[in-house]
Amino acid sequence: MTIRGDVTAVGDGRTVSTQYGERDLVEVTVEPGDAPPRTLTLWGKWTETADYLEPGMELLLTDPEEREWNGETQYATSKGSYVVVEPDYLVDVTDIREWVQCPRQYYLSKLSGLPLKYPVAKGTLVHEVFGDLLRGRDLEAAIDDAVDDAGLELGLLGEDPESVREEVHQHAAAIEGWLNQGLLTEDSAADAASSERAGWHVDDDWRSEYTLISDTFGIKGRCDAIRRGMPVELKTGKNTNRDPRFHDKIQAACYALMLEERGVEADTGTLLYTKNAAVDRAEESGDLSPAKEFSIGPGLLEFVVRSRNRLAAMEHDMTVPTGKESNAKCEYCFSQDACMVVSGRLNQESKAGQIGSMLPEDERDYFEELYEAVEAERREIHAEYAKLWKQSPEERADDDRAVIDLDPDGREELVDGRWRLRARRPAAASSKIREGDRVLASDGDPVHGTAEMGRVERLDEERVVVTTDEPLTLRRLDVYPSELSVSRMLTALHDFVLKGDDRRKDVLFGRAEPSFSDETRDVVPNNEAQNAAVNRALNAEDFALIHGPPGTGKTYTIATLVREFVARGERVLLSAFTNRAVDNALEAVEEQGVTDVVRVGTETGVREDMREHRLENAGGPHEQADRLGAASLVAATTATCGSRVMRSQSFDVVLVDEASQLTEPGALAALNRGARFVLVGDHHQLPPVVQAGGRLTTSLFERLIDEHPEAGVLLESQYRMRQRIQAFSSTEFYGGKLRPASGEVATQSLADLGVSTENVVDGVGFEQVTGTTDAHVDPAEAERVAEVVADYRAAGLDAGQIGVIAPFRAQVGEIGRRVPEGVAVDTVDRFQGSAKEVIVVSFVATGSLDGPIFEDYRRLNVALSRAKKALVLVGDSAALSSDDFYARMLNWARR
Ligand SMILES: Nc1ncnc2c1ncn2[C@@H]1O[C@H](COP(=O)(O)OP(=O)(O)OP(=O)(O)O)[C@@H](O)[C@H]1O
Repeated sequence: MTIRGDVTAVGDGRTVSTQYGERDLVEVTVEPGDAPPRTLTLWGKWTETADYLEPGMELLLTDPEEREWNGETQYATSKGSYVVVEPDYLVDVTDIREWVQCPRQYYLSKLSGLPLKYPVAKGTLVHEVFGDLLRGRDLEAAIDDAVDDAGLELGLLGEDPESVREEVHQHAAAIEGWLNQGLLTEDSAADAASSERAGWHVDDDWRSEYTLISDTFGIKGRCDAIRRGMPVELKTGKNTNRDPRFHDKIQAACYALMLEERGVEADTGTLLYTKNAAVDRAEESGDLSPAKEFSIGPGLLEFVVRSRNRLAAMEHDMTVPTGKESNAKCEYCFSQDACMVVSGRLNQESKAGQIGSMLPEDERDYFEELYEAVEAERREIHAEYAKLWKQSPEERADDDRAVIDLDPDGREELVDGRWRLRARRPAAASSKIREGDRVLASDGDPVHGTAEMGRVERLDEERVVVTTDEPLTLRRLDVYPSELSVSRMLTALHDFVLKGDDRRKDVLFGRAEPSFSDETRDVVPNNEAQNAAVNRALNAEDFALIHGPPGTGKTYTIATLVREFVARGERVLLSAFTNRAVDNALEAVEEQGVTDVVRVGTETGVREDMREHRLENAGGPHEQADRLGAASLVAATTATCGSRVMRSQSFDVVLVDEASQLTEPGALAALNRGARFVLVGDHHQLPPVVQAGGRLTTSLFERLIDEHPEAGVLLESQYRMRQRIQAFSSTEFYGGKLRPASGEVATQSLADLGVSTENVVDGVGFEQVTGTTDAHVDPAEAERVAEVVADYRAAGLDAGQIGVIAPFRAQVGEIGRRVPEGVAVDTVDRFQGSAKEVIVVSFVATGSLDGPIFEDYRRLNVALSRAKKALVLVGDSAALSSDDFYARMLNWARR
């Protein structure tokens, strides 16, 4: 039994005499939600937890001792109990390890990310080879692949691939030696039985990289290997003591805890210090065997949970650790200087002390405000993880978060040792999961069964194909958001506030005005506003902003700018939030004749026709590093701009497309790389996508346009919509300034396409449907939309020339089933940046209108500005006209 609830009161600690002697206790009251409040008595070491427990935190108690007293049931910690603080906050095993080593180190790593250093690169390499060896791969092939994958990092670090190979060989020798030793021992029946319970087969004596998630302990992680039910962790350092290091034991103990939860008696942990095999025996003494075993007892497991609790409580309060929480030993620490500088500049309490001058108050406030906003966003991701166990599979499927009830349909091992898993879908349903996404693939129970991260190769109405590192029986896919983009936001914030250029900070903190030189050239002769924007950007000594309403040639302007900067001999970084936007901009840049291009991104992320620009084509490590360092134009997403590799690069100027969709720290990740920057966007279209709301919803673009209007230029002429279509958007969002770029654009008609306009709307029209439901879907309206689409098809339009936009995914699904293949049906978010000859907008008629259907008028602006020649709105006018904005829209559409 477990008790779980929100803490409402925490009593004072006291000591009482019991039959076992003097014992400490604290009473805590929790409200389980569906049951009356309960008082829990925490005994002994668990009283420590009460020190940082606060009302509002969630608490979980396993295996409580129950007793009746005065007609009331009382609960207390028993011998086998664990107390877990904020169990929904999934703490990563590596974070617990770091926290135990030093809480301040945990915080600093979170801020500054992993550095581009050889030991880090080597660690990744050896881990990859280890996994491959366990999967039975040939050693040479495994090393070759791993060194190839790390090529660019090795090149940037100036490492010679041959000597790296040599070194990895020595580490691999330790692994192989120990592996062989392991394989000689007989399986015991008990081990076999417990392995079966954990969900892998006994023949799999080994399992590498096992993903574990615990909804009881609030821990997630990926164990390097499991050997007969026991956790094995690989360390590329050396350790000549007989015992593993304490914080390394912690890591293995975390996995043991999660294995025990699954009924596996994991009472022994193994740490494999692979560098021991490379140590010269003549020079070093001590225990040089790489494998160190240790026994995992209840005391250690409880310590792990208490440390995790402390970390989770700190994250709950968003406080900064001081290093005193687990008695860090600063005098031996490599990070001591960095630690003292950070605490000095941000005025934080730190066990190591402070050095350096404190940052001005407004910078510290800014740092704190954004830090909290980013961490709030992280909590939203954790809340998303918690839905894995809080929602039933059916609820998750209904919520578009999972594809369930798959029928496994074979699997094959790929040449690189990974797996391709296939399954059939019994019934097609809508879901957020798309081809190319990273998902959690599982045997049906991602939390208590077997689960692995995978990439969706194919997902259609009938079939699912996923690639994973390890095989499993594929029965379910779940959305599993990554913390990477949040982590990168934090690093970007750190790089800007703590390491940023002084002039940049003066301008962005309002202590100096952005400056411009005043040379003017005729760069874009046919478009006055674009020409002004290009000149503003070329003259900017700090930054420039280009505000481009729909279809005004934002991408064209960026491409022109890139050409001009490159011609001036400057090194340019081109970035945007999504890979799609980066490749789009790059395509326009190529049309401008710029050819010296490097595209940084993963193979699957980069569009096929842009892959030729990937560094992997440049040759070996040194060639790749040289190519990156010498390219006049580098293009990458903003998240990639925050990677170890990109943080080693600097540029004269950074250009960011779709900048109004970026959070401020998201934009900083790119801007930190260059001396000047140009942001291109439109704050009247989609804002940044954030879950937690608050400070992150305002983009840097919007803030700067507001604070420094003189740094921006509005592109006024649009190349997309006929006059009648653009009118509403122009009046409502752009002060009436938007106009068609030419008479041809203004007067375009469906007749230009050679189709008959007799039975269809040519221009703007409204179709009345009667709203009956309050849900996010209206089948009757979907039917009407399908009829409108059929009319356009009958008039002679191709399916590919028609698009349908609906506010909710459920309605998208409803319409998608009713229209011919080739008609694009999607939500607004997927439509930003694209256009169609004809657009039909489904408002999902409801009897009443509680709030704007498209959440935000900016979304509607996007929906209404995708059509070139014809736009049909389908909705319930009675409901729509109850809102002033929609009422004006109706007037315009019905004119
Ligand atoms: N100065 C120009 N001369 C000729 N054609 C132009 C010019 N500027 C833009 N265009 C054309 O107008 C079209 C729209 O331009 P572009 O795709 O750059 O717009 P955008 O503002 O990025 O659009 P969106 O609002 O969808 O992001 C393109 O076909 C582009 O080639």
